[in-house]
Amino acid sequence: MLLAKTALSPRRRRYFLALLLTLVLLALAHIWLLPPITDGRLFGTGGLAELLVLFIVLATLLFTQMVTLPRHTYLLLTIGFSLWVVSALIDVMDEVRVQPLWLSAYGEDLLRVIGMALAATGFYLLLGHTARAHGELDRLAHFDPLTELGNRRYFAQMAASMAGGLSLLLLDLDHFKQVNDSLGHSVGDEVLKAVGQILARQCPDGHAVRLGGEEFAVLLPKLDDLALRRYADNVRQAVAQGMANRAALTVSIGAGSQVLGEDLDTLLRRTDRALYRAKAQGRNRVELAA
Ligand SMILES: Nc1nc2c(ncn2[C@@H]2O[C@H](COP(=O)(O)OP(=O)(O)OP(=O)(O)O)[C@@H](O)[C@H]2O)c(=O)[nH]1
Repeated sequence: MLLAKTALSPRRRRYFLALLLTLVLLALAHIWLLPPITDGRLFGTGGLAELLVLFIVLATLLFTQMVTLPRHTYLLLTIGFSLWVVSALIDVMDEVRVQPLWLSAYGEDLLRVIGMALAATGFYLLLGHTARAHGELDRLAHFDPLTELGNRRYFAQMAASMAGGLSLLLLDLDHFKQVNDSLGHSVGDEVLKAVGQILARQCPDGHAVRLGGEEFAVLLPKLDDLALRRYADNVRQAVAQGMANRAALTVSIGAGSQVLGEDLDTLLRRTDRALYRAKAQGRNRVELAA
């Protein structure tokens, strides 16, 4: 996971300052040890472009120090940009001092090529981490971690994407509080997971989601009342049979189909009233939305 940090850690600050000191010493060594170029070109177009490259690479290195990255990515980027920044400084000094050929022609190029290759590899790894972090955030935003079914947001997205009308089952486990109270919360969690698996298995043609707590829903392509009642009753029986040996749990279901021009909220309200009737009339039953 990538995390933005607000400040440099002391260790990274020390590293960055040490690098700056190295750059200053390198520049001073040029000034002390090497003869000047009589027609210095530092402030020509080429020299200014090289100065700009130096500052851009230095700034990129600084930004790299300000975020939390996986260790290998951090090391590749830091070493890569550090070599690159040293080569950029040598390139700048080349405009004002006569450098030996091994430095101006070979040393500088070698440092830059190795630095760029390491930084590019680090950047490639960074793209992979970012894509994975994005996928993980997307999963957390749309799926319930306990049952691994979709959540409310996923439910709304799926409903919006289903053209041609839809049918809806709203399911609420019966007396689930007693499961928690008598067998414990962790058994309650296992029961919710098991119900999630039954729904996913039982409704391959629909989208089963956990709306929250012990409430589930299934979105289906639109069915007529007879088919919808049969479908919902099969789901109810599958839960009752699947849970017969575990907490003897049953489920009450409200089922409804969109009428022409009806929005999702209205269908939800109608179906929720049907679920309420199923509860009021004794639970472990299906009621169709009026
Ligand atoms: N184990 C577990 N329990 C949960 C979770 N979310 C909600 N609950 C429990 O679900 C129970 C819901 O209880 P109620 O709303 O009274 O419903 P009920 O006991 O199923 O009764 P009826 O719906 O009237 O049949 C509460 O005890 C909540 O603590 C969860 O993620 N895990």
